[in-house]
Amino acid sequence: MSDKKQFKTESKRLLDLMINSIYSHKEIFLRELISNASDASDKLYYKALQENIQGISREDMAIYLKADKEQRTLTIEDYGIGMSKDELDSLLGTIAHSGSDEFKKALEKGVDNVDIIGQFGVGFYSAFMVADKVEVFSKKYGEEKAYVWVSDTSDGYEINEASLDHHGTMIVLHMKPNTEDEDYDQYLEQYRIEALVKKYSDYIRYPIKMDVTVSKKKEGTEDEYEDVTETRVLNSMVPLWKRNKKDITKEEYDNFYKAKFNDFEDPQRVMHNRVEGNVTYDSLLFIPSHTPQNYYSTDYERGLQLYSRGVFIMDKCKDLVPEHFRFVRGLVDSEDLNLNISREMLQHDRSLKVIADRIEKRISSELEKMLKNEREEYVKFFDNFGMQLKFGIYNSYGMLKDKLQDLLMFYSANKKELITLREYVDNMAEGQTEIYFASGETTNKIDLLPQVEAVKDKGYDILYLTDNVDEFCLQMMRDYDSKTFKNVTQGDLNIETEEEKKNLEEQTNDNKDMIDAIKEALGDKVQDVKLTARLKNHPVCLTSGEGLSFEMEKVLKAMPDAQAQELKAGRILEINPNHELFSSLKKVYEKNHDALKDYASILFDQALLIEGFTIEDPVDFSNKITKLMIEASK
Ligand SMILES: Nc1ncnc2c1ncn2[C@@H]1O[C@H](COP(=O)(O)OP(=O)(O)OP(=O)(O)O)[C@@H](O)[C@H]1O
Repeated sequence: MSDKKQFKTESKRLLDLMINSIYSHKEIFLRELISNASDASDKLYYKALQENIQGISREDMAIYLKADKEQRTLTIEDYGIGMSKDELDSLLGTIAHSGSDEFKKALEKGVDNVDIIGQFGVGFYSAFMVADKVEVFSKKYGEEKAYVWVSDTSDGYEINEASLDHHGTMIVLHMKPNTEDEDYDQYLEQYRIEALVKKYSDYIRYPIKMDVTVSKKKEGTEDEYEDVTETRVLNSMVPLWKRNKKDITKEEYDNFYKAKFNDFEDPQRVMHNRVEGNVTYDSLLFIPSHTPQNYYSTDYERGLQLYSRGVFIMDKCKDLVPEHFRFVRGLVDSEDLNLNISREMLQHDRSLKVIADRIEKRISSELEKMLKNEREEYVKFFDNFGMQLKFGIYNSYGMLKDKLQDLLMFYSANKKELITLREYVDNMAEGQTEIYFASGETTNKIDLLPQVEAVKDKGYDILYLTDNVDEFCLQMMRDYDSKTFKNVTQGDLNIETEEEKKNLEEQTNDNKDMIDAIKEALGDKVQDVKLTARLKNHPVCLTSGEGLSFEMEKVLKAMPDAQAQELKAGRILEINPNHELFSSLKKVYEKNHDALKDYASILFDQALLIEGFTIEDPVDFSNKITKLMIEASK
């Protein structure tokens, strides 16, 4: 009974890439297939434990490798859970590996093939980098019949009934012929296979066995040798996390991380700990050195792998790592957890809570240490994941403030680099009582804001906020070290000297009629019009009253929530009485009250543009400017 099928479109594209691959690390195919065999064995072992099935032991579940130079085949055989006919079809006919969503996006974008293989690890399909025909014999545990899935082209595959004398899977790779550039024979060499297993799969917890031929002294002879075949276990089987830290090289950690978590870059940080006490566990945690493509989307799932006494229990166990550290990848292996535990029960497990608590502390202290001793590294980390920490404070309505506030960094106008809030406060000028900040799209744009100038001039540093979440995060924090946060484009700054204040008051009184006229001309576009000491070289600016700021208004406008879009910050037009333009305004007002209306409208629109808002009627704005230009030349 034969069944011919076509690959799904994406799988076909991926296979085409594999078949024509020029990727230089083709050797990873073996790691991928062994890892699948180990996963399948885990699944059966776990099932046996849960369902109390007798007669299944780890030793019986070895993974066998066999190279046949004559046939040019390499076989990988496991005694795992196996696949039914339907599973062979659905699992091997489509891209199924863990990074699949990101991966499909990359395929759509047409990223070149080397990138794809390197970035995502391609699971089962990597076999097609070295083989031109792949046969997968499989018998599902508990079923009678075995089937073989076979494909030698990206066009399609067949599934036929077959015979296999045990449950599990046997993959037969028919190696490609050698080419000028590629030597595929190497993967049939015993020493090469041994080396690859050592390099990539040493920690696999099932014995990886291979018959090897060794030359041995003939018994009873002095110098006669004969070739003897013996079965050798190629891997040490000790999981990396169970080994002594000081015996593990950076390369081993890096390789383990990349293979296990499908990353193409080494991790930025490795945290490996054995904890003994009330609860005993080993944890191996990694901070990635880049933000995963889907990190800030809903597809990204947080969580650590959970093992109990070396037996895999579950992937992405959410309860082990808090949301604000969701970037951490890794695993926990504890003797104190029940193997039969379900996801639901885990949430209430006391040991798990203790472990989760310790893990959170471990990550915090690693970050604190990095910030203190390796500033550059920390800045790199913060660029990747700092936003997560800010979200942590915001999403918890400030409850995580104490835990996270000293890990935050913001751009300092004075230092022109990221600084912590502690550093800001420690360097506050004499008499300064608040922490100043300004928000905008980029630090360069913020630096050009008219409101920033006078604050800097007083010798006060300003934090420039460029992430959408920033202001919301500060709002939740309210203060740092009892110093409140103050937006320099909002409300009264109270940074004027007594003399400046007096001057301003006098000027306001002297020009009250004109200011009222401007206010009247602008109508309900503004909440208020006033003279200001906030500006130095700029004629006007816009500030908002207390409450919602301009940046918050922009963030809310971009949200899907219709109610949020309605929210608007109050607009206050502030005019610099010491600017030459102010004298011009006065002259215009004296000559012709009506002409002032156009000036008011232009000034308001200018102030809007400076704040990064769009203006209501750009044509009217342009007409008014044109009119002014023509008049100026008369
Ligand atoms: N030896 C095997 N025994 C049983 N099932 C297998 C075996 N090899 C592959 N499979 C099944 O085929 C699916 C697809 O394998 P593939 O290697 O493409 O991706 P994956 O293993 O799910 O992902 P990743 O390797 O990225 O974690 C697996 O999820 C598994 O269900």
